[in-house]
Amino acid sequence: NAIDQVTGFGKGVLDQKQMFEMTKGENGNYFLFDGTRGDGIHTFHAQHINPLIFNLLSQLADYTGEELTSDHKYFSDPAAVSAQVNAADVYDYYKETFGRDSYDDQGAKLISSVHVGTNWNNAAWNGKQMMYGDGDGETFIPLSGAKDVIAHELTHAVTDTSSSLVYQDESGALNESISDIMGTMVDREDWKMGEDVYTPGIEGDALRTLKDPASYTNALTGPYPDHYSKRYTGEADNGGVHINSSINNKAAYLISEGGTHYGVTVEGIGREATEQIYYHANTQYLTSTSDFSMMRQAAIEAAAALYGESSAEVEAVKKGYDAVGVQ
Ligand SMILES: O=C(O)[C@H](CCc1ccccc1)CC1(C(=O)N[C@@H](Cc2c[nH]c3ccccc23)C(=O)O)CCCC1
Ligand SMILES: [Zn+2]
Repeated sequence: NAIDQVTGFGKGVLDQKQMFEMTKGENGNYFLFDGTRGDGIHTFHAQHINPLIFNLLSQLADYTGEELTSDHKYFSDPAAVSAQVNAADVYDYYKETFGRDSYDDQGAKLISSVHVGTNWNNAAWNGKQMMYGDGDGETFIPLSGAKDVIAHELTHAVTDTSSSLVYQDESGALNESISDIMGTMVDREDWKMGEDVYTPGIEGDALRTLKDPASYTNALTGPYPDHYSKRYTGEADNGGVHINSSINNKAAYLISEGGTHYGVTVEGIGREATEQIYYHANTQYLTSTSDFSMMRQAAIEAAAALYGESSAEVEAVKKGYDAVGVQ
């Protein structure tokens, strides 16, 4: 309850000083439980259990890893501190920007488990909780250190409780893209995904970029596609969900920031209008089997409902999708 809530301290993955809400237990120990947001934000230690096993345990037995406690107000586990702080920040973003109370709009508890696997270079929302790897120190450092990664994962939970876009082919690429878009909206200073935890030895790179997707390459297609005609049509990666997401990512970037792409000029409407359009599209217009063309229509309808049929926002959406070849 409220009286147990105290302020905790610690350093995050990027060695920054952090303060956060936590709980003081009866026995005088402190826990990484924030009872001030929805039904709470709780971070656990996965004890390096293999990701697939951990995933199964989460599904079958609601396993969450071991309680992280400290006998004083300082927590010395950076991955856990970052998971707790970034989850609270993403909770606040959804509440303040869209009035949404946690991912289900019912205040669902946000559970994170850190130290999943051994040097695991990935993270995931497994339908029940967020799982974060520590990375191998070359490709990644602990992934909970990146606010855009937490926002990406939590947006999968928002999508699962709204449009439920099927995680395969075009609907899966939209599911992925909406997570990347919200990730770069929460981590507002750039249009890159994962830059804070990706390749600590290389400056300026990222896992993906929404601004110019084709400037990065991947194993399946070489340059990421920035036009519907360049989409990946193979079987890998659930039909290229982390690849073709770049087509919709580019559209969202153009809608927000403007620009000329393949000869089509878009007048940008800014991040505030763009995040509202995609949130409303995802929660009110998209369905589980929506494809790219239906994404265009949903964004137009969301923009019209929010800003008017003949608004600059509607015009930007039409031009943004024209620019990436989606009608
Ligand atoms: O949420 C997601 O879409 C990704 C979930 C990946 C996953 C799925 C199922 C079981 C385990 C893991 C995780 C992230 C992701 O985009 N992963 C990509 C890219 C990637 C990360 N680490 C990798 C290592 C190897 C290859 C690709 C990757 C992927 O898994 O494809 C999102 C933000 C950062 C990590
Ligand atoms: Zn994802």
